Amino acid sequence: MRVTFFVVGKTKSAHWDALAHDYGERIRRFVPGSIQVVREAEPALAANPELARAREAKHLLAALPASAYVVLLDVAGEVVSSEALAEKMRKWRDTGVRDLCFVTGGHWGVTEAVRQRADWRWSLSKLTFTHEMARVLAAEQVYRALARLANVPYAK
Ligand SMILES: C[S@@+](CC[C@H](N)C(=O)[O-])C[C@H]1O[C@@H](n2cnc3c(N)ncnc32)[C@H](O)[C@@H]1O
Repeated sequence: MRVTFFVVGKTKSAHWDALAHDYGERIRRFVPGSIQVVREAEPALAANPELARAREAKHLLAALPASAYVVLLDVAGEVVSSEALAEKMRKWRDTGVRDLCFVTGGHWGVTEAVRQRADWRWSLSKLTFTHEMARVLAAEQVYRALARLANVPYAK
């Protein structure tokens, strides 16, 4: 099972970028994994978040492989424990999911069309994080789940 994180725009903070890459490396100890950056809306669209979201959604939807199982990071999604996430990943792996894609929205979030494309909507908490933080938190939890499934201790 390949794991890909789809994100909107490059991570601008060097700290969050370093963490995202660290967890990416750790994830690759267990499965092939990568980060796919899709184009973020031009700064000129900041005054029109709806249009900005729509632009970014177009890029996201075009980038997602047709056969991928899509997990959307969404505040309004389902909150689960780390153990329950690991069980979900076990089920996806054992039922033949080949392309597992985690999608984090951009600064303005995502459109309804992106929500519709998701097979599961995952909420990290009822709190809203920046997209740069949400990417890292999701990657850490995915790494934690993979370590659990491989029955190896969580490497600090
Ligand atoms: C700043 S948030 C977008 C906020 C936007 N106003 C909204 O309502 O979606 C950017 C992205 O980070 C992710 N995100 C932020 N907090 C999250 C949470 N608690 N659970 C899951 N994803 C979260 C989502 O993918 C979201 O699209």
